[in-house]
Amino acid sequence: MDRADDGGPFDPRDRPIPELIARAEAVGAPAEAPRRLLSAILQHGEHDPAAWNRRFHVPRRLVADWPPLPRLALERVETSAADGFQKLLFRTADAMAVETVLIPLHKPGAVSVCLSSQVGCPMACAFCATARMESRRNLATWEIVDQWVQARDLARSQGRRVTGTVFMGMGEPFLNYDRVMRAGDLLRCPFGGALSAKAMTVSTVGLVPEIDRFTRERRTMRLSISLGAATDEKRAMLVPVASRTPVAEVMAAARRHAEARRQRVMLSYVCIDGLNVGEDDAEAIGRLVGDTPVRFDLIDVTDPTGRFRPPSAEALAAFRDALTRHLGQPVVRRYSGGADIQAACGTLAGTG
Ligand SMILES: C[S@@+](CC[C@H](N)C(=O)[O-])C[C@H]1O[C@@H](n2cnc3c(N)ncnc32)[C@H](O)[C@@H]1O
Ligand code: SF4
Repeated sequence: MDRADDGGPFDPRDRPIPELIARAEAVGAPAEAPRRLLSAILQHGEHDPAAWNRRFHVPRRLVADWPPLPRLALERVETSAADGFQKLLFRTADAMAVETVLIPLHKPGAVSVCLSSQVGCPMACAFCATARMESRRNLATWEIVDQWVQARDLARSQGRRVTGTVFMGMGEPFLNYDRVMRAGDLLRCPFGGALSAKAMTVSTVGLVPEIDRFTRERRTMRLSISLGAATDEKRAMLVPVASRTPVAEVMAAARRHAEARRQRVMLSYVCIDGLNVGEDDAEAIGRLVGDTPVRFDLIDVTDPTGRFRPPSAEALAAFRDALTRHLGQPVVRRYSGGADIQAACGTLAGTG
């Protein structure tokens, strides 16, 4: 699965920021050199070392002999006629498809970038098209960061501004933990993506050791845990690999996170007609969550194969009503757009 970090030339988008600083110190470059370099790459989209000295005064002795940084090849941009969501299809050097989505936000001109962390996904969730991709591997940090830079440049060319980023595209971010966190650090860095940590969310299907690691490391990105269902029986059917860990253990890790952060943990729940939106499901959710402070996000399933259908408006209203009684905590409907161009949650598969 894993072919990132393959020991090629030094790439500042691929290494922890302290490594770049140490490199600058080792060649006697001034303290601001790493900042200038990150700003040239991430803020100005300049990937050619020849221009770093000329345009951004990065000392030659820091970047001498570096080859131009590799980029993902942008093959296609599609725009949803329904809601303006945009999907970018990239091709990696080893011919893998990677998709990224630009999500229009309520604030005029503001967009969020939905990033992929893997090609394909081994978690095999029944309702997710990414799980059915044949090719699979972790993305390198630079491949994650370059999705962001290219999506940001597209948004800029349209007069829009990236104000948020979610790791909710292809793949399970916590199976590629180190690289996703490194990318998050670069996107948060004031000389890099300059995003606020509160405007970044990482979504996981519920890998307990990594949730605990994320909590222990006091990561400042927001965390969203995708439940699938509230009982082990239903999770075995819908999120089979994740269900190897009992849902009570996932919830216990969510509680530890909420307590350490002193804030609600986000739980997301894909709503599927006839499968997980009954009164009994709401009751199971209430029992599972108890008094752990959560925000419960409901997402309509999108399934171009037609196997899974979203609940009707009435069924969803009844489920929300049941959640009010059994859970009694904030319930939010998360809009998953771009269905007409296969840009909706769980439909990214490099094929649309
Ligand atoms: C594609 S996943 C990627 C992040 C991570 N692997 C996870 O599962 O949380 C992002 C979100 O999409 C949801 N999702 C997956 N397939 C979906 C589908 N067919 N319809 C609606 N949401 C879906 C997941 O439950 C998750 O909340
Ligand atoms: S929903 Fe998330 S964890 Fe499940 S297969 Fe899709 S990307 Fe992987």
